[in-house]
Amino acid sequence: MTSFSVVCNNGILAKQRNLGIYSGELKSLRRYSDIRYTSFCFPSVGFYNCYTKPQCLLVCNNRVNRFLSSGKIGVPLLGFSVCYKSQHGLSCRSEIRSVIRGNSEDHENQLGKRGNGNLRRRFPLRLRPRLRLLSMRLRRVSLRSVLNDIRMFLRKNIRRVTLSTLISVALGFCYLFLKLTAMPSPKIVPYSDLITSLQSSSVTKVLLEEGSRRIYYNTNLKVLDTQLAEEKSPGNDPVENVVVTNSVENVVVTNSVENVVVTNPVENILVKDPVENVAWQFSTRKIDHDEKFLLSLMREKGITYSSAPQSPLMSMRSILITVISLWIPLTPLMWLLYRQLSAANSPAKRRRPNKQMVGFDDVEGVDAAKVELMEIVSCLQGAINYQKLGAKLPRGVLLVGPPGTGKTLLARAVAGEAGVPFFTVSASEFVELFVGRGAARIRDLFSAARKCSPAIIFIDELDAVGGKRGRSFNDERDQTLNQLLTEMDGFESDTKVVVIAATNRPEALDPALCRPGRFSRKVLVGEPDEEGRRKILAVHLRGVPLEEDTNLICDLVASLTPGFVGADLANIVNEAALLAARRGSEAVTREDIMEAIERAKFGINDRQLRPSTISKELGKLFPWMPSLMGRNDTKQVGLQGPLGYQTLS
Ligand SMILES: Nc1ncnc2c1ncn2[C@@H]1O[C@H](COP(=O)(O)OP(=O)(O)OP(=O)(O)O)[C@@H](O)[C@H]1O
Repeated sequence: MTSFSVVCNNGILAKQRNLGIYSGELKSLRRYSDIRYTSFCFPSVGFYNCYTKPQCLLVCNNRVNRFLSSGKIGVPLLGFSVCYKSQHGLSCRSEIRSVIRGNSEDHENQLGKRGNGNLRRRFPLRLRPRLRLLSMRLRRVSLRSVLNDIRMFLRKNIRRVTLSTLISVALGFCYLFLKLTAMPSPKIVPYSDLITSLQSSSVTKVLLEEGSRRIYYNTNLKVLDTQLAEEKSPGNDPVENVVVTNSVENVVVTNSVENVVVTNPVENILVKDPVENVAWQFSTRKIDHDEKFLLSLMREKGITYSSAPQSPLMSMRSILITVISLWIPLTPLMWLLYRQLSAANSPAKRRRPNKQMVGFDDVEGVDAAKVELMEIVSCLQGAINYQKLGAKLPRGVLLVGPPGTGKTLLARAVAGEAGVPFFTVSASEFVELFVGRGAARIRDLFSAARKCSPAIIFIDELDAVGGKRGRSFNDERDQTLNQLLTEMDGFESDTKVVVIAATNRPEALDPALCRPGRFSRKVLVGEPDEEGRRKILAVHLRGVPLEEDTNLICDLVASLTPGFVGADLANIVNEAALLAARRGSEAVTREDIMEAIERAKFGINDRQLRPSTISKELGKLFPWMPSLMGRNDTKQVGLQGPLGYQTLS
């Protein structure tokens, strides 16, 4: 009988209406430990829990039953039966009795019928939306789209699919081979057992395996396989079933030398030699320096003994097993190594000439830096004949400046204007787990650039790898830096490869990097002035529909954003466009721009301007203000006086 839950309504409603509790039923239930029963106050958690149990009997009064059948409950009744005590005295005892008798299946059918016969209702509530979603998706799925998806997947992952198929096929073959060549292994016994058997003349044949210390032997004592014994007579002690037969009297040997078929008159069991297709009963390991004694004993007892190499099949089997058992733990390690060392992972391979071209027109507010870099572009294009005067192309240009001032953008503009392959890499990508990998990547990068010469290599955040050497115990980083230094020295004078690097912390760089011949040209990319900001804003407002004149907006924003860099201004324009889109507007208004500036300055949730923020902003606008504000702040905070003395108040 299956376990069955009974939920009984004996709650407030029943008490209030004095309708009585089904104490009789509950008492009878208590006698059966298999039945779980609980009571509930309708509607309650206990009642709703009933939905999650497919086998649940709800015992309730007539009023509750009417309420449930009216459908007001809001959730469909699923998988439980409602039986009630009606005015005509119908009891649910019969329901419970049928359950107790084990008619659970019939009962379930009844439950199904009473619950409107809807099979879907058998699922728990929390599963239903998921099932509905799944069925909707399944309905939408067509065979053609599935085939298309599979084809796309195969096309995308052809290498992986081929590799995994090959591995699976190889493993399948291995399994098949092992299965087909499997032989019943002989029982491994101690060496002393062999000697005892020899002395008692019960050994019939011995085989000494060449190249190993294994000895196989058969005896005329018929030791049945425990399993076999159990199969033959289940429940009996296998030891008692061991039939000992005398080889001379009871065993019929059909072919004693080549095809030893020992027929036991009682059991009719065939025993075969592994080397000559015979299974051996026992195997043991030879003990060193005991061969003489063993051989003399065998000769003395007149026992047939021979030596043979391991069969090629068995050698292959053991090799295969060794290889597989070795490779299983090694595979994850090899995979990790492959990922680390794979050439496909190297930045040199991944970097390709950037398709999204940026020109010098897209970079504004950093005119001095632009002029410097334009000169390099002219050199790369051959517009300036620097070689005529014996000059060399600068090997490295270091862009230095605060974050967001457009260093990366400038480098991209150089690539776009020069029209040469551009290899961009972040210096942190050279930081590797294995010593020497970072250096190898640098080597790969430079050799790839040399092959596509003239080319530009851009290394972003150079300080990640170009920090001063000997300051830490990170050997890998020092090696990577050494390689970078070597590569920059190694350019031939006619190799047109220019390395542009960007950093926010030039002071942290190793001096060797900045010496003439390497990053000899330092270009400062500083914060733009008002005119610069205006130009940058004009660049970013190019594709943005504005309600007012662009120049007017640019002037306004530029005057309100001192200290802002290019990235900040790009962000303001983007925020304003997003705000306008949120309103559903077709164009960006002045209000959107002002709100975007406010957000950029004070943060999105900081609508209540704090005095410190206001004073900071006012200080930027009116330089003479901070001293004034500082005095006020001091009074408020009461920590330090204007001359630096600490006040006690
Ligand atoms: N001078 C500029 N002219 C036009 N846009 C700019 C300028 N400076 C920055 N920007 C905008 O800011 C974005 C970020 O700039 P970029 O990545 O070049 O800054 P960065 O100086 O390299 O910063 P970091 O030092 O943090 O890497 C650019 O994609 C661009 O949209």
